[in-house]
Amino acid sequence: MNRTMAVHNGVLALVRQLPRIARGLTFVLAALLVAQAVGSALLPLATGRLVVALTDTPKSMRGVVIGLALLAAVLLLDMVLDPVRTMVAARLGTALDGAMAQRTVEGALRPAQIGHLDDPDVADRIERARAVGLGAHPPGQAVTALAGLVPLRLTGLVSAVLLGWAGQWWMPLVLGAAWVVTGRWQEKEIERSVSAHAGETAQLRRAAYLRDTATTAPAAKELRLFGLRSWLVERFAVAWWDGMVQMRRARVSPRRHTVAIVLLLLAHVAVVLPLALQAAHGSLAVGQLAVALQALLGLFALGFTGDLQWQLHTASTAVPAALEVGALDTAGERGRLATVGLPRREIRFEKVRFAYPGGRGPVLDDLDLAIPAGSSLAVVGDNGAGKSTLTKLLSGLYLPDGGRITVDGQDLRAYDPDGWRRQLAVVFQDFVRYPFSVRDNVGFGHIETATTDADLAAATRLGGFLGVEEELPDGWDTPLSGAFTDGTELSGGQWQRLALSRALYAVRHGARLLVLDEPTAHLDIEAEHELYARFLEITAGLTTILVSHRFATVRLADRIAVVDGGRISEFGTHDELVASGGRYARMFRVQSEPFQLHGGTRRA
Ligand SMILES: Nc1ncnc2c1ncn2[C@@H]1O[C@H](COP(=O)(O)OP(=O)(O)OP(=O)(O)O)[C@@H](O)[C@H]1O
Repeated sequence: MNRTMAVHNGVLALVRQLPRIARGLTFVLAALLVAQAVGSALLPLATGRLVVALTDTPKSMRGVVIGLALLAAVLLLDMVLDPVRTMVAARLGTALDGAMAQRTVEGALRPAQIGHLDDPDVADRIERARAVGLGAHPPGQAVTALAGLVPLRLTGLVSAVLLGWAGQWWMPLVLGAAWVVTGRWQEKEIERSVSAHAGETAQLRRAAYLRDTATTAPAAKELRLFGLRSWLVERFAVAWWDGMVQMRRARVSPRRHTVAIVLLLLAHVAVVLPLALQAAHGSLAVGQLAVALQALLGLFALGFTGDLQWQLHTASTAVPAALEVGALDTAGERGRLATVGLPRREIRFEKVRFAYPGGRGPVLDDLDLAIPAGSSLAVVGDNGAGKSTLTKLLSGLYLPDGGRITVDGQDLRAYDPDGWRRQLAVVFQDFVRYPFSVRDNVGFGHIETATTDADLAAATRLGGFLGVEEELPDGWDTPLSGAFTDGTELSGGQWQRLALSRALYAVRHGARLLVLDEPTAHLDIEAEHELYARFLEITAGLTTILVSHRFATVRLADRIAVVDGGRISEFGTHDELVASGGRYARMFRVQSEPFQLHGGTRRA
């Protein structure tokens, strides 16, 4: 799609969306715009009428009064309509902002998988649709600009007609053409600039990321401790200016500006001179001259209308982007089979192959693995071996590129993904710390059920969080973020217990497959020990997959799988794997060795 089309698509998409989003308001706005155009048509006529009345001999008082009354009425109409139009446009703009934001959120969340979020094209579109970052032009601004532009353009058209009527028929053609041509040149500049802006989203995204890193809490500690402040400010400035330079390059050359001014000047001379001559010779009445001169001023509105045009084109680019994001994956991979009670027999990975979109080759390659329902499996392996990837595939967040995952003999793709996720209770390695209440943080495990304190207590007891809420200012309802009044921050270990409680809350409400990715990474020795003690209680009746580097945790599982080279290289119980003397046995030995003191010194 070429640049002009892309920019105009934004405006067209905007105009099409408005009646769909708020039919009544759009109608009111359109009516106001027409009323203002009528007002602008009447203004030169009223002026002409007044001038005629004033210059008539003998002077007609009645004519003067009518002319003045007409003029006052037109000006009053404009004074009343203008703020109303601004208010209606702002309301409509807010409605559009809300609708586009909702489309974006729905679209980004709709795909059953998450691979689209790794796609730079989609990321760019989402960024444009969000209309945040450093450009900050929400689509609502385009409505305000449109509401300012339409009356101007209509005024220009009406003025052209009036000039033809009061002066000569060819006059509006000459002046109109000059304004339209020079306005078009300016518009092209805007289009180039807007498209440079859109093309720069990667650069601006980087600048926005750097700004957010500097101004939000998560990185605040490291930025100071590592002395990264100047580095960050410098990087931000570079990214920001790189983006801006691209946009400035899009500006039209000064030569073209000069040509435009000369062209306009010539056109005005070509029109004003004959008007002046006609008036001097008496072939143009003074009233007509007044109308013609005012119409001449009104014709300016056909040309470049500055900020309004810029704002319209810039802000409207978010609309098609939001619609595209909103339409993501409507026909995506969604099975229909029911999932209640799964897995009953077995989960199986059959020759599963998977590479991340844009990643460097396969992470899993012909991986085979069988997990009997009701058993626990620990997955171990080096950093980056693919353990978390395995859990993401099992959760259906990515689909295998080759092979398949089956649940009770059926391909996972055949099951309803939302239903399958209700069977899952997962604690990811990078679990989310929701800045909401404790109640919400646990209740998100099964959002469909209203939380009761007893239910929360049962899940948090198993998760090791129960008791922490008693110390919080508002108990279960305390917001977990220092950024809120009466909010508080938890420690890393407390957050991990809360994440585990969330998963166990899901289990209380029917989840049958528990996936724990490094569930003890943040826990103190005692908390970890308590978790081991509860492991059987926690996993009773469930199929459990446990990813961990901690062998004290790993050995609690019924079976252990070692991931290496994209496959399962060893499989068995802890005792079997230690006895086989393979990779697992070596890893286990390395982890236990530092603690085996010999003669008061550690073994090398
Ligand atoms: N979203 C992603 N896009 C591209 N590559 C990814 C993505 N997530 C992970 N990877 C890559 O996939 C490989 C496996 O990652 P994975 O997180 O599954 O490893 P892991 O075994 O869980 O590691 P660790 O023990 O460090 O947690 C790594 O090389 C990683 O760089």
